[in-house]
Amino acid sequence: MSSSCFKLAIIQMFVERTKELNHIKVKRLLREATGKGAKVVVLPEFFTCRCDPNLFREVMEPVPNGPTFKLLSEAAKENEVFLFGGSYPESSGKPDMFFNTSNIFNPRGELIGQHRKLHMYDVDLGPHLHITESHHIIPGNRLTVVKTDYCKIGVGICFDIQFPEMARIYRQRGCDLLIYMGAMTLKSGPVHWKVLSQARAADNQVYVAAVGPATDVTSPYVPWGHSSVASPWGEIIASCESEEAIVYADIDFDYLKEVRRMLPLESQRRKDVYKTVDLTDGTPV
Ligand SMILES: O=C(O)CCC(=O)C(=O)O
Repeated sequence: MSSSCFKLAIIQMFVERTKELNHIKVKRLLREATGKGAKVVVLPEFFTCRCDPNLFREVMEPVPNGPTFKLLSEAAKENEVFLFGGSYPESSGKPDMFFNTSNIFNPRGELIGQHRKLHMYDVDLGPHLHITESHHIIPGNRLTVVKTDYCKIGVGICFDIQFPEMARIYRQRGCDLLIYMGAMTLKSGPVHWKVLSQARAADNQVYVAAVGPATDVTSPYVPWGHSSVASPWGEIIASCESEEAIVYADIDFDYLKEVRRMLPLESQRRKDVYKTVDLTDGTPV
């Protein structure tokens, strides 16, 4: 593999009943992925317990001192890999409220990024899908760009993928890959998950990885699974269905440059007519 390419692994993990079992599984799957040459590995949203607000309160833990943080840091170091540690409930100091947080580690096991889900899933999708995340989750308030040895990577969690401004700003900040960890519902997942990944990829001419937990029909909230990687041309280049799987994709910067050369969207933007601004630092990017 040339140096303008690296292997990405996304882990669509079936989430077990206890945090301990999930920790054991993460170690095993990470060893498998890095054994096959993955240099950047991504875990899914909510991998420490099944998607259930009652369980979230039980398993939430502090960052950086909690057991999951420690596990991820040690596993990144042991396997010498950039690890996008899915997400898990981070305690906020208030008994019933938490952040949905992704911690990101370099191959030395050091924290190099942290994304707290920005957009709350407060929706009414029908009788059994009335969800009000803002009752138990506190939103983050900033965008997250992580520098790795290979490229800059923009991070989002689940519903964040619905908001194209985030992806646009990530591209403007020089990201070549966007990673969304998300457990979509069985209603929106089949229609939105791949389409939005492909749209974010094609709009911004970046690779997009969309990484969910495997489908568990016994869970109170059934995640859609169907993790995938889209190319800067907007094609799905690797994917799985509902079961536990590790999906590999080559992130090829020569191809990315070629797409941007063929279709020079950046130079054709009407920056005199519109712009996207990150308000967290007020600087147009
Ligand atoms: O878009 C969906 O189907 C699910 C979104 C969600 O659960 C979330 O944002 O955490």
